Amino acid sequence: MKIIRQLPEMQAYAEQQRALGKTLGFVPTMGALHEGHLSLIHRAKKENHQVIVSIFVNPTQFGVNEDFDQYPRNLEADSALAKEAGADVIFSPIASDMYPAHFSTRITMGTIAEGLCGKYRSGHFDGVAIVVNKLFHLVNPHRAYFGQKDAQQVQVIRQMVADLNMRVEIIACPIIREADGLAMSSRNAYLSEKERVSARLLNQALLKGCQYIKEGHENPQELHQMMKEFLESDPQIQIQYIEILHPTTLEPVSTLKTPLMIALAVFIGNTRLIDNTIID
Ligand SMILES: Nc1ncnc2c1ncn2[C@@H]1O[C@H](COP(=O)(O)OP(=O)(O)OP(=O)(O)O)[C@@H](O)[C@H]1O
Ligand SMILES: CC(C)(CO)[C@@H](O)C(=O)[O-]
Ligand code: BAL
Repeated sequence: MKIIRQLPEMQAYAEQQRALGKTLGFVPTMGALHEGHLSLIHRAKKENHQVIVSIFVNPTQFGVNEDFDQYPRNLEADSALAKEAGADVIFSPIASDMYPAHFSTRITMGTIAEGLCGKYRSGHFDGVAIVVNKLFHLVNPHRAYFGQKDAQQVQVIRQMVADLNMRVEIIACPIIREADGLAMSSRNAYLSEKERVSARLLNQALLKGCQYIKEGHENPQELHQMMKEFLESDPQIQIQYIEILHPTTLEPVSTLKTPLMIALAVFIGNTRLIDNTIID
């Protein structure tokens, strides 16, 4: 497995592989790899000749009061995990190469980025869009793999790719969970033991929501209220949002007619966690 840090080297490698007729699968990450990331690498390995995993904690997608400085970084451990999962290249660019002085281009994502996390993390998806756009230009993949855990991110990237006629196939992969149902996330490492116990309620709330819909209830407000009361039963949990939406347009629904997505974001202490489920 190769580790590439220089931007021109990444572009030359991709060009060379393409000239040899190889297909390139790309898994963008911010590192601190866990089974969720590895599932994307495994899938990319099955569907492509070469798998490139980027590790870059992107400053432009963090708000001023967010955890950019604290975000876990361990290139050595990540490289070992990625290699074992089948990565051919780790691309770990340097921030000042990605964003040199006088970097000036911005992307504004519009409606798709306005609700859900976008409402509470102002500018977040514009930052995701600019970095993913740059990474796509550097890696030039045939396919790129994203986790459904970040459901709005998947739709934001699909929108950007469609709007800008980018020639890359976007593949959304299922959420990988811990044994007790908590969605794997690098930020789970911030939780204390007690907070980690509370974090189980996120998935439990989603399961209750699914059950409620399957029982034939029709009112989204009642579903919202039921889930809110369930989560608020734990004083450690502060709800940021619970939304019931169409899974691809992300528009709120007026009845519980499938397909639906229930998405939520909460704080447990200082840790912000998100989760969602789709009911087909
Ligand atoms: N549990 C998971 N199952 C499937 N994919 C996941 C999971 N967790 C993260 N991913 C995906 O891995 C990719 C890289 O995500 P990232 O590096 O931000 O990890 P993360 O664990 O989501 O971190 P964070 O805690 O910052 O949200 C994204 O496409 C993300 O959706
Ligand atoms: C897609 C991504 C790597 C862009 O920085 C990030 O938002 C993430 O890890 O989901
Ligand atoms: N996994 C999404 C990256 C972020 O929360 O900034």
